[in-house]
Amino acid sequence: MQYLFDDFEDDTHRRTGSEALCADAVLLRGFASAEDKAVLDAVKRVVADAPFRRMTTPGGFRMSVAMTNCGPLGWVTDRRGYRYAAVDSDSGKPWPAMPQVLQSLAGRAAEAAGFADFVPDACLINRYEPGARMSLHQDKDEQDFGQPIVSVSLGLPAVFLFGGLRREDKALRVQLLHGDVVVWGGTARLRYHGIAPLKNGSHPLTDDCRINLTFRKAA
Ligand SMILES: O=C(O)CCC(=O)C(=O)O
Ligand SMILES: [Fe+2]
Repeated sequence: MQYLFDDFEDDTHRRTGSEALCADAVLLRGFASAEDKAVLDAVKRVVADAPFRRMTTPGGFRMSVAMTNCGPLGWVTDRRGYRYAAVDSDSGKPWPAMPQVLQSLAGRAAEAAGFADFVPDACLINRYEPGARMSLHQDKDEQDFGQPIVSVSLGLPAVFLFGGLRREDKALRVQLLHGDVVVWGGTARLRYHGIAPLKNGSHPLTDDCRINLTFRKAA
């Protein structure tokens, strides 16, 4: 894996370039910046058909992150467990199709990170308001761990926790900014990760929230 610190002189200049977080995990700084408005417009269209909702964990807790999905499969959680479903139980309809601009962004990011031919069938859209968080977890509801995860950050910054293969492994804390994309696969595919509680703020394109798109090949 290459280390390309193009504009990575200090914290205020890290707009582009890529950083290896560990073997098989790459942070692509600003990879989605040039298409941010098109991506957020696509998210708006999805949300018009499948509004954000706060789901319940199998243990009965309401998640602080509001979620929706697009693509053939959507990640869901309720008292019955975590799983992928083709139908949005709120509407009784299939999830909205994955907009081409999203599918294309995910494929190009995966390629840039060294994972060729990534064709996601699920895009989970997470909306974090200040205080919302996602505790350390593994993405393991997919059938083939040979396929990477592509995670796009838009709007307010967040601290990404990137741990090891065991929950107790120490986690890196990485600041994710608008336009950043993280890709992990291969030997990193089952690393624990999460998001620290979002800080207050305001962003010109997303107001007071952070939008994350997590692309996966689920089936
Ligand atoms: O919001 C993020 O950056 C991470 C989201 C995530 O890990 C997930 O949805 O499984
Ligand atoms: Fe995750």
